[in-house]
Amino acid sequence: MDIFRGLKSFYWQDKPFLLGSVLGLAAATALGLVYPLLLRTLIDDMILKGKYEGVLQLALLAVGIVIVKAISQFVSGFSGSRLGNRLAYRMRNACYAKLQELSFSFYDTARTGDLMSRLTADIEGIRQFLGFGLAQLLNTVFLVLFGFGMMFFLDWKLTLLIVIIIPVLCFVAIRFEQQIHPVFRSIRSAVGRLTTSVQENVTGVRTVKSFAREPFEVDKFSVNNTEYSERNVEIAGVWARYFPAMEFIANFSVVLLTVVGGWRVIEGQMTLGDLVAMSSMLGIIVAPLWTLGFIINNYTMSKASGERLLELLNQPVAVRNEESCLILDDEAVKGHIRFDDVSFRYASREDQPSALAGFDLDAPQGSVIGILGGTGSGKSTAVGLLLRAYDVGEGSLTLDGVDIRHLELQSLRRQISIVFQESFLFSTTIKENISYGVPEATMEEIVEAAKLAMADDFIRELPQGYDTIVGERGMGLSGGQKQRIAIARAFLRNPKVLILDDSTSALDMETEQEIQQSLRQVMKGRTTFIIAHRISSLRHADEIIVLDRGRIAQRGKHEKLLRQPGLYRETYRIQFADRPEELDQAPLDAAAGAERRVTG
Ligand SMILES: Nc1ncnc2c1ncn2[C@@H]1O[C@H](COP(=O)(O)OP(=O)(O)OP(=O)(O)O)[C@@H](O)[C@H]1O
Repeated sequence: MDIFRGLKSFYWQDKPFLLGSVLGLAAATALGLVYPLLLRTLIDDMILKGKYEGVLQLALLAVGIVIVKAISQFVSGFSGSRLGNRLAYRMRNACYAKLQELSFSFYDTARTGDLMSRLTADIEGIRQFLGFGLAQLLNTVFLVLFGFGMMFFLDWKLTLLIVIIIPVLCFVAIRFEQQIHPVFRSIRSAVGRLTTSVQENVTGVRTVKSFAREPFEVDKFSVNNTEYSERNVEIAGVWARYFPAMEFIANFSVVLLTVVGGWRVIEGQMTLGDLVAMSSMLGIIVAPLWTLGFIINNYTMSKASGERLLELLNQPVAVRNEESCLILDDEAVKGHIRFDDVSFRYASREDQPSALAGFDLDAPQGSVIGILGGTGSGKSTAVGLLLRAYDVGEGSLTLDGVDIRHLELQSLRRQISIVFQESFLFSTTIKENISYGVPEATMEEIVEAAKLAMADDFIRELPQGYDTIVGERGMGLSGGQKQRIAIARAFLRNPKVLILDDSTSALDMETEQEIQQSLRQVMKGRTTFIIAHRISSLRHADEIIVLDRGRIAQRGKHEKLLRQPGLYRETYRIQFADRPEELDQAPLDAAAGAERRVTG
């Protein structure tokens, strides 16, 4: 029940519906139990005595009961479905909001398919139980209490004999629950894995096909599918044992009633009407007892679902706002960034060397910082820290002199636009993709941003121009076209700090140079970080940082770095093999060379 206590905030505010669903069903059940009493009156007081004048009133009473019972059932059904839908609506919103709140570190290990199944199948499980199953469960309890209470009133000795089956039935049902619960948990996880493999396969379909790995993917899916199917067979086995056991015990009580009751009628210890009434009551009680398994099944499933939902909802958020965080005034922000002896290690790589160590950088307002380095040298990590994708491990990172951990996350991220290595596009129009960060932007502003990102020409050539809907993640566009749309999206935001994380890699040199020109125009007085593998992308930077395995190996302007032996000069030599003149004009700075040794 802890699980349902944990989920209380989602359904407790709908107490009236919860009550309506439970009490409506209880009223309908109680009214159902009146029939056997009417039958008893009909037999004992009318038929056996030959007095038929009250039959009409009895029939009218029965009709009245039918009507009230129908109304009670309607109230129960209506309230149950309202409760279920409202609570599922709230849970979906809460889970989605939680997914927005969770930090980058959560997504480093999260599996999309698993999250999808939590937001769909698991919420559905809870909706089914709290909307319908709970009322059914309580109804069964009421039925047993009221029903046996009435039977007790008719013939307490016979009732005591029959009531013995209840603990036996409960024992079987509880055993069933214990067996079925772990299987249900594994079924839910198997569904998550199945969804994940479908989702990954669709996302990576190009890789799969180009490597001709379809058979491998089919096998991989089969393994998950087999597991899912085996778990279902396991469940079917539990069911198959449960039903006959329940049926045997329940029918045994009917046999007992018929034999002992019949004997008591013959002996004159009870009337025929009492026996008929008790027999029909037992039928009413036993019917839902058979379905106790379904109800428990429903309960168990929703308990497993509830556990998975609570696990998501209670996920700790790694990066969050401090209690008294500072909300930035957008107009007043200058964009002066400082890294002071910053070190950082990913939580999932505790045993590995730091991704960034002793990183110092002063980027005054309006400066352009270039970051160069081999793959995995920590470039994206450095700018990720600036976004507070992760909090720095040691040292500090400030914006306009304030440690970014003291700033409200939203207002910090509002000042920064980043174009990631992989340009993600939403499956909507190009126009909406560009204006994602500024939904209120006018068409003129959108076109202006696209022009600056050298995207306007190709967009106009598309059949629907800016209204062209791009496929999922930008399918249907070339890598360079996607990058230009992502750059336009960042430009439109007019940020105080712009980060281009290797985001011009798919562009030809000429287009890149044109975008660099736009950059100078857009980012006048604003701070820009350019991460690139190409020297041509960052040669005009005010300071270039050369990273090597998380540490700063070299720093300075292009001309200075060219004169130093090291990674930068080496990279230049490889990239401009056809233009060695500049290297010749930049003789080695012997002192600097002696000071700095680049390791790789
Ligand atoms: N989310 C993550 N979780 C764990 N380790 C990570 C994560 N992201 C990066 N790393 C590791 O941190 C180190 C630095 O990675 P980073 O992405 O900053 O390199 P990079 O210089 O941007 O590389 P590239 O040029 O290939 O993009 C690498 O060893 C990488 O494997």
